[in-house]
Order: sequence, then C-alpha cells, then structure tokens
Amino acid sequence: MAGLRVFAPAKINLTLHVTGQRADGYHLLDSLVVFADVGDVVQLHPADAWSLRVDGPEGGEVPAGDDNLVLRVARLFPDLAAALTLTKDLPVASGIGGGSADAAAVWRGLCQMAGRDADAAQLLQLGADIPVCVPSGAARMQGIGEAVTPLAGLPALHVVLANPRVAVSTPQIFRALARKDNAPMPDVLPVFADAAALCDWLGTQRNDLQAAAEALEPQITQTCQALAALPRCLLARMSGSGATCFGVFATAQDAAEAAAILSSARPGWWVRDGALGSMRAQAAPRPLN
Ligand SMILES: C[C@](O)(CO)[C@H](O)COP(=O)(O)OP(=O)(O)OC[C@H]1O[C@@H](n2ccc(N)nc2=O)[C@H](O)[C@@H]1O
Ligand SMILES: Nc1ncnc2c1ncn2[C@@H]1O[C@H](COP(=O)(O)OP(=O)(O)OP(=O)(O)O)[C@@H](O)[C@H]1O
Repeated sequence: MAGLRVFAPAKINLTLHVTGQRADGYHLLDSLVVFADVGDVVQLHPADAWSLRVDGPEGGEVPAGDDNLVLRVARLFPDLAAALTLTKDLPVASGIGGGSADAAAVWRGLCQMAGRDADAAQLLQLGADIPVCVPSGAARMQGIGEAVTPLAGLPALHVVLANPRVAVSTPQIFRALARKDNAPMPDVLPVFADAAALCDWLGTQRNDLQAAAEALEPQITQTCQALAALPRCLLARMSGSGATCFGVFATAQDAAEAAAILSSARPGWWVRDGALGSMRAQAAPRPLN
C-alpha cells in the first residue's frame, strides 16, 4: 500500500467555559471549537517497525521518542507498523492542540491503513482534546472533552494566530483558576447571519482560562491587545490554555494584511493567517504521491 499524508489542523477554542470539576480533578467544559487551515502534517509509510522523524519549523521542541503522542496512538494498532514523519508548524504547548491534532491525524491515517474504524473512546485518556480533533469539524465540546456535538452553518471566518513564544502548562492554568463553576453557553446556540454577528455574540461569551493565564504570563495580554489593534479585527481572544491568541476577520484579505503588519511589528512571534471553521475534508488522509 502507498503511504498516506494527513493534515493536522490547529484547534481553536472560540469560547471556553469552565463549568465544574469532576472528583478526579478534571474540569467540565463547554467550548465552541473550530479548526484552522494552519497545522502540522503527518506522513505514514508502511514499514516493518514503528519509527518517528520530527521536522518542520516547530519540530525542535517536540519529544521524538515514545512520549510523542503520535507513537502513543500507534501503540493502539499492534498489528500495524509504519515509518512516521511529523512536520510541525504549530508551537508546542500553545493552546491550539498541536499534540492532540497530531494524535488525531495519525489515528485517521492508521484507521485507513487498517481498513477499519477503531474505538476512538480510548483516545480520551491520551488527551482531552483528541476526540474533537478526530473529525476536525466545527463542534460544541462538553464534558472533559469527550462529548463532541458537530455544528453546521457557522459563517466563514478568517483568522490571525499569534503566539508570543511562551510555552504554557495546561494543568498549571487549570490549577490557578479562581472559579470553577462558571455559566455554560446557552443550551441552543443562536444562528449567525455573518462573521460580524458571530463575533458580536462571541464577545458576550468567554475563555474562562484567560484571566489565570494572563496573570501567569503577561505577554498573553500584550498578544491579545496587539491582535485587537489590527485593522478590521472583529474579536481577539486566547485559545485553550494559551498562550496562542486569535484575531478574527471577515475576509481572507483582511486577515492576510493584518498578519503582515503583526509579523513585521513582532518578528519574534509565531504569526499565521488562515481560514477558520470545519476542516473535515482537509483533514482526510490522502495517498502520498
Ligand atoms: C484546555 C483545552 O485545550 C481546551 O480545549 C483542553 O481541555 C486541554 O486538553 P489537553 O491538552 O488534551 O489536556 P490533557 O492532556 O488531557 O490534560 C492535561 C491536564 O489539563 C487538565 N485538564 C485537562 C482537560 C480538562 N477537561 N480538565 C483538566 O483539568 C488536567 O490537569 C490534565 O492533567
Ligand atoms: N506530537 C506532539 N506535538 C506537540 N507536543 C507533544 C507531541 N507529543 C507530545 N507532546 C507533549 O505534549 C505537551 C503539550 O503540547 P501540545 O502542543 O499538545 O499542547 P497544547 O497546544 O497546549 O494543547 P491543548 O490546546 O490541547 O492544551 C508538550 O509539553 C509536549 O512535550
């Protein structure tokens, strides 16, 4: 069989409400999750033994051994073996689910190589963000991450992603939360006519991890402020547990122009622009040429 190429889109939490805490310490969430056409790429070549090579602009910080999430997923397929190449464009520990996206991408590729759909429930224990990353479609994510309800009909959004190059520890941010019983999103989400209407509504919702993350890492405040100040930015917020923040724009041209301004003002930051929404089709495994 030929090898496969699988795109691993970045996960963006447009909202992230922390609504409770389970007895085991994990937090209950209510999050509107979308995906970007910015991400990592995994290649899978059938082989006699598992191996992993990590490259790409963000590859330097990533563990290349058995701890890497892609090899942890590989161990769920004991009857297969493949040589994996992971090309990282997403910064590590940055709130946009890089490791989770990679794990989900390898899962999609290995399910295709195996010719079967394995039980995705086992992925939750490898990372709470992995279940939502498996389809990589727009979704409402609840529970600790296991309850994924697909959402159709969101208006097209364009985005600038910015990371001030500080790595943030997710457990540390959850531990620092002042309140863990915040209100969820409404039971039924509104229907949005366009990007501006969606952003108006998002402005009434929250990322409940943002205040704690900003207190630990003031550069997150600067990042959101820099995004909000860009021409035609509709909304700026932090994703996940940070430090990556996103600015939403109505058109691809607005986002591209804003990203160019931010990249030249902040040459040390990781800055990308792209489309935001469902990335189901883009995330499907494709044969390698
Ligand atoms: C903050 C989010 O990025 C929002 O999408 C995710 O909930 C985090 O997902 P993740 O990085 O895949 O998280 P995991 O690797 O499973 O967990 C890392 C740590 O974050 C905390 N954690 C994570 C998810 C969750 N619902 N409650 C938690 O309290 C736990 O301390 C856990 O030990
Ligand atoms: N393939 C991978 N890519 C990135 N990090 C990985 C990978 N495999 C394991 N890790 C480890 O996972 C940790 C979290 O990194 P990751 O990039 O997934 O965090 P994140 O962007 O904060 O995710 P989330 O948004 O799900 O909280 C890192 O400290 C890293 O050592």
